Amino acid sequence: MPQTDLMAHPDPVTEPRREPASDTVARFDHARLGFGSRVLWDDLTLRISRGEFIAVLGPNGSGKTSFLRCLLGQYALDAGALSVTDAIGYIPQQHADDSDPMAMRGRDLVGFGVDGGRWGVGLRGRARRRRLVDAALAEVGATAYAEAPMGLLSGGEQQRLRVAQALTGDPTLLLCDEPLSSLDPSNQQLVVELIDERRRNAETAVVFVTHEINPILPYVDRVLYLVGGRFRIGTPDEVMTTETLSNLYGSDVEVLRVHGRLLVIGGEDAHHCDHRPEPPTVPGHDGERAAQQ
Ligand SMILES: Nc1ncnc2c1ncn2[C@@H]1O[C@H](COP(=O)(O)OP(=O)(O)OP(=O)(O)O)[C@@H](O)[C@H]1O
Repeated sequence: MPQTDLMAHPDPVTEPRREPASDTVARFDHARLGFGSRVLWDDLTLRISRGEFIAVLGPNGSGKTSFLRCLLGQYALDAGALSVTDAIGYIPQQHADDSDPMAMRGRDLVGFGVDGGRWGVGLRGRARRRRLVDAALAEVGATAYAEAPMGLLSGGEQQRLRVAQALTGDPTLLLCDEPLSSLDPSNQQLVVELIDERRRNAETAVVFVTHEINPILPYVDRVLYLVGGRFRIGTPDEVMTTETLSNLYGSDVEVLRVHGRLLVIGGEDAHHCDHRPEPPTVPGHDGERAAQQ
């Protein structure tokens, strides 16, 4: 869903407070979120600064997308506070939709980032839309295939356009929900470099949900690792260790570094580059945490 839509229909209950202009683009204070008796995280305190690259990791169902939804104002915290900039760009999880991929051109998709696909924006609105779309297309190097139907573009080209869509609002915070899934390694690399370029050029903070840390490892400042109601926050060197992950999962997890890549053996599912087939039991939540900031 385009970011403009999310902001245009705020739920008065769930809308987070807006962060005043500063180096901080989002701040969670002693935050808790859960559904029914299930706690996704509790007592989460985290400040996200401009230009920071934060990876959100964890097994299926641990709350990664819910974390983004809180930042988008779609989910209200159960306790604690959240303040966040209103200049948010959002690359949603890729899934099939009802639109005809041969009828929608690349520039149409990017344009949804500007106006959510509203009709009747008027001549001046159309000129502004075209300007913003052209700038976003140029920023991601997608101008050459902007007129082509989405259905004729490769996965990497389509993902480039989704990044462009998220950039049309000139965000200070870019939320990415598994933008590398279904891309081959070279296209993964291209998309990550694109996002990192935006971060360096505009100091846009990046919150990047992923099952696979290796493609983004060189860029990540901090990791938020969610497991079964517990979490760790810290640099990759602090969080991605045998000791920390074993502690977090409550079972044996081994982290190896092989040629600059992380190999995680154990853990609940394959959210890294490799794992052993038999998953250990994930304990219930107990609010344990460390290296909080
Ligand atoms: N609106 C909701 N109402 C009830 N339960 C919800 C809601 N949103 C999420 N959940 C539950 O919260 C848990 C976390 O979901 P979430 O989608 O955030 O996990 P995730 O880590 O992103 O998972 P995945 O890796 O599979 O995408 C899941 O068990 C999910 O069913």
